[in-house]
Amino acid sequence: MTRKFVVGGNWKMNGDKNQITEIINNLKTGPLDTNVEIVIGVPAIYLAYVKSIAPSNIAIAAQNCWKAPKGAFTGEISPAMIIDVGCNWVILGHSERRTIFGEKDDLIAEKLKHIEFLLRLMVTMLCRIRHAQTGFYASKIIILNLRIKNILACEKFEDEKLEELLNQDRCQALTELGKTLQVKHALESGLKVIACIGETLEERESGKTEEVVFRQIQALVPAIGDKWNDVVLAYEPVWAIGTGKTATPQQGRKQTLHPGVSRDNGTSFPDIGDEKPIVHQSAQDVHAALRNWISTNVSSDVAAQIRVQYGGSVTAANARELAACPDIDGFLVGGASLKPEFVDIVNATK
Ligand SMILES: O=C[C@H](O)COP(=O)(O)O
Repeated sequence: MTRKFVVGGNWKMNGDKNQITEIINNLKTGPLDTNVEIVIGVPAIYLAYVKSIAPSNIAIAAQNCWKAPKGAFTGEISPAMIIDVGCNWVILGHSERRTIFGEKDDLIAEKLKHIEFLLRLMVTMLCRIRHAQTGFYASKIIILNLRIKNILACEKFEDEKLEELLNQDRCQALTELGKTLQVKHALESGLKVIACIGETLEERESGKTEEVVFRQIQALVPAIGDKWNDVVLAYEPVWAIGTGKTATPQQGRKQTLHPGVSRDNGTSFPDIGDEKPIVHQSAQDVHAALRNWISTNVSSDVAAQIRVQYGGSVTAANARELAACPDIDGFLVGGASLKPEFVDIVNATK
């Protein structure tokens, strides 16, 4: 199956009207490969302005949105508002939303205080039911379940999720749940979503890249439902964002790191004794692994059609080599999307 190459520019919190006009004029001059889909992620305050001056072959994305259509959520924007100003994409789950601002984690942490207590109570009751089989405890559990749904402000909170929360690290599970609810609501509202996933440096160095990205995508599966056509995945290793370091593009070129081997910054990897050496996967390897996971856990059709972008220090200098990898279907570009070289990145498959 041919997947249309899709290049996203994420301006993050950059630009003013003058700079934005200059960027758009540069894109208008192009020339841009007409076989490539282009989406630019714009600060919320400029969405309407960019929509009014951008050519029709460039789609506009918000960089985040809330998981409800309206209400008392000061400072937030909803999918309905994004659509109302003529834009039809949103970037969700970007690592900067969580790692720099801790926005979602704060929210989750606040909810967690209440939920931890309720979950503990629920576990105690479940244990007692196992021993006593009483209807009294069963009805209390239903009430607790409703209370947790209420705290999460989600009517559609599925009972299986509770099981998951009981079995997993709860903070992690709730953080993933927050992201899931955003994706679900955005898709239900009619937006297309660039859903970001990716491991931190610490996770990569402990050989956990696949474990982390599989967990992140697993959390998104129920939220996406049958709307895979409206989703683009962006694999963005956190350590590669804005650092000038990209994952090695080439297929099969895994980098095996043994104790004592120096990192690029001159420090050494820890002595891991008899443990297996850490294998650093290339961007292509991770993209292929994601596609394989989707084939096994969702369907082979979805795996064949889903577009997976690579993000993290993409520039005109490395875009061609990355674009040549069979499972890299586009880019999510930060810094370089503000520069004239973005045109060359869009044209990387030409
Ligand atoms: O959303 C884009 C990514 O965070 C990549 O940013 P970057 O190209 O500046 O590394």
